[in-house]
Amino acid sequence: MTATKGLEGIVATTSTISSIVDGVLTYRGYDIDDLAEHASFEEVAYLLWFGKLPNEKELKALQQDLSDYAAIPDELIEQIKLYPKDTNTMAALRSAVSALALYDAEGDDMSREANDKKAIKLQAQLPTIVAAIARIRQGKEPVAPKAGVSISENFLYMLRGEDPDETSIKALDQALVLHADHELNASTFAARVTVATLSDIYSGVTSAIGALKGPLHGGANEAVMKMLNEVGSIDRAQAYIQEKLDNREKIMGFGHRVYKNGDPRAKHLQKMSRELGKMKGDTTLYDMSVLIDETVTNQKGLKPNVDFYSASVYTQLGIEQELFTPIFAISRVSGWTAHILEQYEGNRIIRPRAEYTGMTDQKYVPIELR
Ligand SMILES: CC(=O)SCCNC(=O)CCNC(=O)[C@H](O)C(C)(C)COP(=O)(O)OP(=O)(O)OC[C@H]1O[C@@H](n2cnc3c(N)ncnc32)[C@H](O)[C@@H]1OP(=O)(O)O
Ligand SMILES: O=C([O-])CC(=O)C(=O)O
Repeated sequence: MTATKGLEGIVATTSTISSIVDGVLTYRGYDIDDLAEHASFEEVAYLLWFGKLPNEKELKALQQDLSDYAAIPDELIEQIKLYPKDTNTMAALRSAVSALALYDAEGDDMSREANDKKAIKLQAQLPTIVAAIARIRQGKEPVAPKAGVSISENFLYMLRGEDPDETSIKALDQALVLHADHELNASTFAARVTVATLSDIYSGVTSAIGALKGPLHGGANEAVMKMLNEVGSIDRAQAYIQEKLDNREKIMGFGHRVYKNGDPRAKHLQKMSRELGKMKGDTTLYDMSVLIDETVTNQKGLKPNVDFYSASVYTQLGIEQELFTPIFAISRVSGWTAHILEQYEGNRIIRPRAEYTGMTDQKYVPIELR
């Protein structure tokens, strides 16, 4: 038995949800470029869960369900108020989603019908939780969700406490489409491993949030913003990157386990970042990002992944750095739950082997003789 570090290249399951073939990402057979251009996030979530794009009636019904389920229990809001104000927002989200299960009477109902409903509930409630965490951290009262608006609009409304502008809603919606699913990434794998024991959907999503938090995965978008702030000005960018590379440090937002010639999602976020900068009349953040991109590509041959340009997009939307990874979770919960439902359908416990490289032939020595 020989271990493959990081399970690189190991095919661990079959799936009909999303695929990456020759650098092309598809959700249920639809190219991400096509979806990013034309689909709303709600259409994409429906596609991931139910395997087809919704017709008008189906989309309306989903929007109604998402609206109906968006409020979170008062008890949960009271709990969030007790979290330390300076706690990591992903840690807060992980705790809150875990706690959410306590208030769902159908939490352990393993019927397909109940799990479909819980997938939609989780999708509806995550934005409300993230907005509540953000406002409570700022010493403000959470804003209740608004009925009859999209997830993007509702999230920005709950975050800001006022109606958002169309540009922000559209940009966020496209970002959510781009982040919705990604084959067997680490957090989705974590979700599938958890529910393959026939544990519940909340446990699966809680595991996934924990995995997404790390800077080698979803946490990279916050790390990118930290880097952009450290760089500070465009004239420092090249030297900053060079020093990091000389010290063999990783540049956040670059590289990918699967894409070796570039992440197809990055170009959409780059375009969005450029357009938002132009609209604001200040492209400093975008220009700095492009120079870093060119430097890393030239020096290391590494291309930006989905996390790189999303940092400047969210910042230009006025969103604080600590919310970047939670926003990733708001989108990815659609993919996580689709994978959880798929895992339940053809379940077998996921239990690989480890190649043992430790000591052998040890004999027990009584404690007084050690
Ligand atoms: C949504 C997402 O999860 S997208 C990924 C988000 N994560 C990041 O942006 C963090 C930075 N990137 C990385 O850490 C990695 O590229 C990962 C985690 C994405 C992929 O990891 P792996 O497939 O295991 O690649 P691995 O880390 O082995 O890299 C291969 C080589 O490229 C180098 N490398 C990879 N990424 C980077 C980077 N961002 N900066 C500098 N060097 C890098 C490694 O040091 C390694 O070099 P070596 O062979 O000389 O040791
Ligand atoms: O697939 C991966 O390893 C990471 C990634 O890009 C994602 O989850 O979107």
